[in-house]
Amino acid sequence: MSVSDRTRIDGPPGESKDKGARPDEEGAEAALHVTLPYEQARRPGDLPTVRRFRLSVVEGPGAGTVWESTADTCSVGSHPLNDFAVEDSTVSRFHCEVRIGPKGPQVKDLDSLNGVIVDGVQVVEGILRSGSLLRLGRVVLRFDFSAESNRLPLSELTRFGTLVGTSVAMRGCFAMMERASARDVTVLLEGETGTGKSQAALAIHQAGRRRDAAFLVVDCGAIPPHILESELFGHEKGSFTGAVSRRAGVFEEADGGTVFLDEIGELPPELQPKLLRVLENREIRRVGSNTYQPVDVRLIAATHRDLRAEVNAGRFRSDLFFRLAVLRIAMPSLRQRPEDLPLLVSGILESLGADPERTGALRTQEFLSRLRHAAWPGNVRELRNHLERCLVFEDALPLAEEDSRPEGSPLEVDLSRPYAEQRRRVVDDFERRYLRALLEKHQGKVAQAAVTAGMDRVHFYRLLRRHGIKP
Ligand SMILES: Nc1ncnc2c1ncn2[C@@H]1O[C@H](COP(=O)(O)OP(=O)(O)OP(=O)(O)O)[C@@H](O)[C@H]1O
Repeated sequence: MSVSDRTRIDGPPGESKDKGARPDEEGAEAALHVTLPYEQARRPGDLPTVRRFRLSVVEGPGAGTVWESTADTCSVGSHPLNDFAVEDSTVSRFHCEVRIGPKGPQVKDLDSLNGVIVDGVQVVEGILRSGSLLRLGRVVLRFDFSAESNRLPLSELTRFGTLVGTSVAMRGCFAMMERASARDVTVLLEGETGTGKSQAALAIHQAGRRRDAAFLVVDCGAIPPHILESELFGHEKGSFTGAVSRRAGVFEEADGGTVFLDEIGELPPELQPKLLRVLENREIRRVGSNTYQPVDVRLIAATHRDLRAEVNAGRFRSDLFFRLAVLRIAMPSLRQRPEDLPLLVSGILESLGADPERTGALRTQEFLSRLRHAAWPGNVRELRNHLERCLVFEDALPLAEEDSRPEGSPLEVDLSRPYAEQRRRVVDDFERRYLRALLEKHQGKVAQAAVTAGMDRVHFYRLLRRHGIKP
């Protein structure tokens, strides 16, 4: 186990330290009218509101029940943890989510068994209008806007730990992170790769009462299952081949502090009840021991998956999800907050020690505008990697530069550039192409791809992250 998979960070905090159904323009416009576009809600003093909406059961069990929104989203399903719990066996535990976004009201199927049918059309993601009918199994819901609006809870902050952002999406997260820091609750951070989940976890720890104790990280996706149990809970001497001495797990080691479980969606089924026990009883049992011992830790978990869909598919225990999701924070993708780009770019350039005099090309409106229109599947990490490459060449490199060279074409040798720079560029280019092709071959299955590459999974994951590639 290498140090970076189990990172100890002690001490006080540093300061800076859609496949759509029928789109309905009237409905979308009406929602947007009161949902301040992100651009206009930049200033910390702004209080954006979002149009309130109602979901009424018009057919099936519970007909006549009406639910009214208090925020901009509503999850619907048969599990009590949903905003709107609809008890029926044909409704999945977490069936769908209705959200008022910048494009108006939308519904997203959470990989439910019976799907979501909007006005007669099955959708994965679909736009709604006032009066839309949503069929979830036997139950039919009607979506309607109310006359009133809900105020979105936004933080006054535009920075939390190392994370920055002035967008509504990011300040909404900061508001949740402030709440998470003020109390000792378990937090579930959700979001695509590179959206700042790890940094958010650290910032929550550093802003809370446990800040002077340890912050330990375990990446559940990068550690083989048989080692993971001992990593989390420790083991007794002789409990398995190779257990030459007694060892404490992270829950013991982080006593008084925080354990951050990254990629919790990869936690093997056999370990899920053991983690549940930690959350319910605050006690652990070392591998090979017969006795439980109490632990005093705060748990923060993160995942790039939608755990609700994992629960629906039976891969993740619903009771564990219930315990983990006491406070859920959805970290927005870069695509959802392009207005944060200038701030992110200047912050990243500064953190990389860029000399403003030699990096004028990376601060022009034209360059920023190109970045705003890029897809950024690897989010801020990918942005950072790109800026790092631009810094090496002191130039605003084209975005898909690494993909523009046709496969098999001869490598360009530029004798005006230093050897180390060019070598790195070629190696980076090779690594990205190799990883993408290998993942495609294995349909995104990291474990299989790592075997083919002859690499251990931890190293493979690290490479993927370095290049901002999502499995
Ligand atoms: N809002 C933000 N402001 C500044 N930097 C950010 C922000 N979001 C992410 N970053 C930077 O992007 C990089 C990736 O962040 P982080 O590792 O926290 O992402 P992640 O969501 O945990 O990714 P993964 O799921 O792949 O582990 C880090 O360098 C981090 O500092």
